Amino acid sequence: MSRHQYIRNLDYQDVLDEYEGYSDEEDDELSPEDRELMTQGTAAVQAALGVEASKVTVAQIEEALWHYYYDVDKSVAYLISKFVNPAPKPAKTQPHQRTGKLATRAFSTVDHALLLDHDLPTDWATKTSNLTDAAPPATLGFSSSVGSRCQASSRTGPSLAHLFHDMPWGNVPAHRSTTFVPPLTPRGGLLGGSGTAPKMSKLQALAAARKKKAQEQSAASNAVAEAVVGLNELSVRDAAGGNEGAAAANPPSKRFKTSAATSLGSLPSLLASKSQTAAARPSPGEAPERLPSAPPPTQPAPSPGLRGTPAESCEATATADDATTTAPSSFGDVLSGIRSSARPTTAAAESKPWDRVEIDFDGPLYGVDGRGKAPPEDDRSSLDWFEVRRRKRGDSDLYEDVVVLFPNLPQSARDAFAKPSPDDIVLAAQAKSQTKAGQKTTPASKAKKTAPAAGTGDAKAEEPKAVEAPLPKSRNLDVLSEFEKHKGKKSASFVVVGHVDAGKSTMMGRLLLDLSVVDQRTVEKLRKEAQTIGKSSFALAWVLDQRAEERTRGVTIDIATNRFETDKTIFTVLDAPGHQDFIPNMIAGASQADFAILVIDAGVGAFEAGLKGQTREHSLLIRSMGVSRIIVAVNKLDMVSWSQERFEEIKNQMAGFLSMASFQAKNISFVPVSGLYGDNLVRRSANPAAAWYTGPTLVEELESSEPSARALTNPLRITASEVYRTMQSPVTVAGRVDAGSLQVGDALLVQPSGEKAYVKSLLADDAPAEWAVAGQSVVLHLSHIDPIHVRVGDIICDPAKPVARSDRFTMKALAFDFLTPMQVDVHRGRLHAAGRIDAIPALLDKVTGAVANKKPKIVKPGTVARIVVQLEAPVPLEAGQRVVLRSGGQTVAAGLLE
Ligand SMILES: Nc1nc2c(ncn2[C@@H]2O[C@H](COP(=O)(O)OP(=O)(O)OP(=O)(O)O)[C@@H](O)[C@H]2O)c(=O)[nH]1
Repeated sequence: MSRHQYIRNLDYQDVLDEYEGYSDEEDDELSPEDRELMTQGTAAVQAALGVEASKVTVAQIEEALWHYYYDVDKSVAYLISKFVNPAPKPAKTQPHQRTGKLATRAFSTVDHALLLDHDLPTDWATKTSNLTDAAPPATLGFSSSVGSRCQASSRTGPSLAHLFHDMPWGNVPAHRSTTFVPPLTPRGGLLGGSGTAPKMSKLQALAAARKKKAQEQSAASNAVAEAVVGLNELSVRDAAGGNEGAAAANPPSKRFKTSAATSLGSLPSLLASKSQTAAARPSPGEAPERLPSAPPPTQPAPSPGLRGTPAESCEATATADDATTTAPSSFGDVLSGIRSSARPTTAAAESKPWDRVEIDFDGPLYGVDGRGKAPPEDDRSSLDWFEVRRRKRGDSDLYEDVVVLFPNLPQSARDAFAKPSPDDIVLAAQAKSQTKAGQKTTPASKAKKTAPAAGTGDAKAEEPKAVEAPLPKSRNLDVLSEFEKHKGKKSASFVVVGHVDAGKSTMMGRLLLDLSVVDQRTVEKLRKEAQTIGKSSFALAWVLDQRAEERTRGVTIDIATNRFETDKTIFTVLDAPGHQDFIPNMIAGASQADFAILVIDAGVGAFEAGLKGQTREHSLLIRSMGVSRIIVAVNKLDMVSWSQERFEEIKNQMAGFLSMASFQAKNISFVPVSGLYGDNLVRRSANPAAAWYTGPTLVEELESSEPSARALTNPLRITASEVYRTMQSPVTVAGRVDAGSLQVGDALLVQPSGEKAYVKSLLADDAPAEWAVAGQSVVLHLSHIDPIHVRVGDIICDPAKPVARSDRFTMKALAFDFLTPMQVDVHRGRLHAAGRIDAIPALLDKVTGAVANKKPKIVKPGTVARIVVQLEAPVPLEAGQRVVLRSGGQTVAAGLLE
């Protein structure tokens, strides 16, 4: 048993009493619970394989079970396809279709086998095998592992399209678009672990590898300019078409590091710098005479160049006339703005003129004009039009930035964008008349005059500069009195927590079905889809688990938000992941919740395992984060024949544990349920075996729960939980109003960027509204701010009373583990920041808070201490906020900022 597991399994009282007897074994990577599941799973897989079991080793079985979270069916299917009856490999054909295995670092071994075990062209395989430091194939420009797989499959036999069935690609005709999408990565960073981590689970290792890759890409972003400079090298094929030697002579490694976007310069400026650099240093592939921003009149029109498929674009070859110099690819042309007039095109190219190219970046694009403004005048010659679009990735909650380039835009289109739009004209006229009348001063304009306010220090609160559109109009409402008058339903949000596979998502899916938030047809459709991958029992869970990764793996990875109404209340459901690797996402959900449903699997052994695992950790975490009301749903009672005895046993043990975790008895309720069948969720169970329970249903318990007191009169605070682009605004922010109120037209300050924005329109609890107050979930359509200044985890606040940024704070922390000066990750909602415990000024009395011991060297689990945390960068933090500290993928402390 590892040191951390040992600690987590102890009672705090015992820890205090028996600290001396602490042992430090580290030999077994698996917890006893995992070991038992592994042993049972291995036996089940061997039984299922029968005589074929001899073809696979125990290690291979365990690897598969680990990957599939002990799902025997999936493991068997994988082992059969991989080891028992492996699919034959297609024969090699043409030189450019030589085969090789795509071995992308970001995927686990099993992922490779499952997803990538197709023969791929060698140029792809070799060039993608080291994605972190390799460039894309010369003719394909940007890429990513998923994109690689997708594109590669189009050139070889096996189709991988099914892997992307839930991803809309923007309706770009296949022959016209080149879209490269990075692999799905869970939002918000999965792991803590800035310290010297103990052994990591394989899932943690996978996530860490992804994180590392992103960091490497980020570090490489400085190479963007260089990459752009080298764009001409993107196509180095000579007149013979596809000169592999030339490609090899120009290894693409330095040309491919543009996907990390943290310091990507503005595209126009990059292009400009590209032109300058190129002019100063012509390469064999870019003759200086091609550099002028517009082609000489004698030259023919620009080549249609890059066309639909990568294969086609690969064939944008130079003629013999051009053989002495290596022509840039069309892709290079687009980015560099070089009109390679000397380069003729193929017939196919002419028959398929392209009108746009999409480039996906692995993260937000900094410095690129997100509003799709035309580049400055001096750049227009090199690039007619580009636009950055943020779009939802498939059914997931992920968003991606796409740069869409529109070269050769017709003059009419250019003219259209050169003038103010009809909307702009109307809005400008309105603003003008308003100013002339001098009658109204919007709160926005008031705030403009007052910012920056006292205490901001670092808050810039500058005048909006990117767009000169008029400020949104405000009705100058007294929001609090509007709220008083408003006789609407109260809003409340609750988080659903519990050990992995306790049945949280299934229960919420069933609840939404029984409340008619989702219809039966949808569930039937999900059931059929789930059946196809042998997971029909997860159909209800799929109502909430919408990401492909969640569905194939059968685990929730990120918070799923949903909404339903009862007669009195509008509820926001936050379905949290149960697996320990995704605790940071669970923290993000819990930070938005008024109360919690703790789901417990009543199955034999399952409850006991959960009590040592996330039943325990989640309970402690939600309490430390300020949630005081908890409804314990004792689930899967159908599996124990609705045994009242089992229910009482669980109830007694949990009541004791929860009161030890500082939940008051009056705030704890227990409901026996079957999430799968809907017993006692919305309707009382009709099962005669369940007749012994006559108490409230789960929904009745929810309705009788009072949301936590709203800080209506406090300064405005909204934590951004999602940032994306919509028709209404390129900067749309979803989040919860933690404190205060706001209305349309208000000026807001975004921290830590310190940039100002205005509320163009808003949704409160999913309905269009003029105002919103603390406790409501909002979607804000912002204006006068660039998307680069708003990120998930940011705090949106009142410019007059802003939250300050700080890189150091003192907190009163309940230790979950031993604390010493050590590296920690700080989690507050969606905000994750790296830091270290810098000092431990005092141990505190748990009840009175008085100093019990000054400057302790170590803080034991279960004790309360005052600690000082130094962060690597300033983040918006203030007294009264609750934060969680994690280290090495484990929660080590949680508490309140002083
Ligand atoms: N028999 C029975 N099975 C259930 C019940 N609730 C859930 N299950 C099954 O338990 C398994 C796990 O359910 P999920 O809803 O995915 O569990 P979860 O807690 O959301 O899982 P994570 O979010 O990944 O931690 C699925 O196979 C469900 O069909 C129940 O009330 N009775």
